[in-house]
Amino acid sequence: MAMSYSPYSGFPVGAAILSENGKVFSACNVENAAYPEGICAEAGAISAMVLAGERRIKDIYVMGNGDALVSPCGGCRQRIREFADEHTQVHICGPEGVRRSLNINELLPLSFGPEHLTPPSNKES
Ligand SMILES: O=c1ccn([C@H]2C[C@H](O)[C@@H](CO)O2)c(=O)[nH]1
Ligand SMILES: [Zn+2]
Repeated sequence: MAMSYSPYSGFPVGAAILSENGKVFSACNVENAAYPEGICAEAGAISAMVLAGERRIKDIYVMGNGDALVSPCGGCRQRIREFADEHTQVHICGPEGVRRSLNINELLPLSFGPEHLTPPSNKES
């Protein structure tokens, strides 16, 4: 969160993933003068995880400032869903620590995921 580039919103966010293999991948939101091109902290952390060859999120921590819960946006809920399973926990944090923890069904009910696509699955590529 301290490294966030968020001059337009003034809303720094940090995300950290603990993968199934015990590695940590972190990222921050990176905004852009062309506003829609900004990327969320969660998206960056997922990209780093995939780049390292990991495919499963054990825990993801999302942190922002202020009193409101910094809950992942709709797009990031779907991105997290792709690499989540029934054990995945999504932790919504403030600077003081975890405020709320959710599983993927709470975060994104009735979701569409890789298993809905007909075989052969493309989830290995
Ligand atoms: O869970 C969230 C919510 C918001 N943002 C970013 C997007 C944008 O840069 C800023 C304000 O929406 O916060 C994230 O990175 N993750
Ligand atoms: Zn997002």
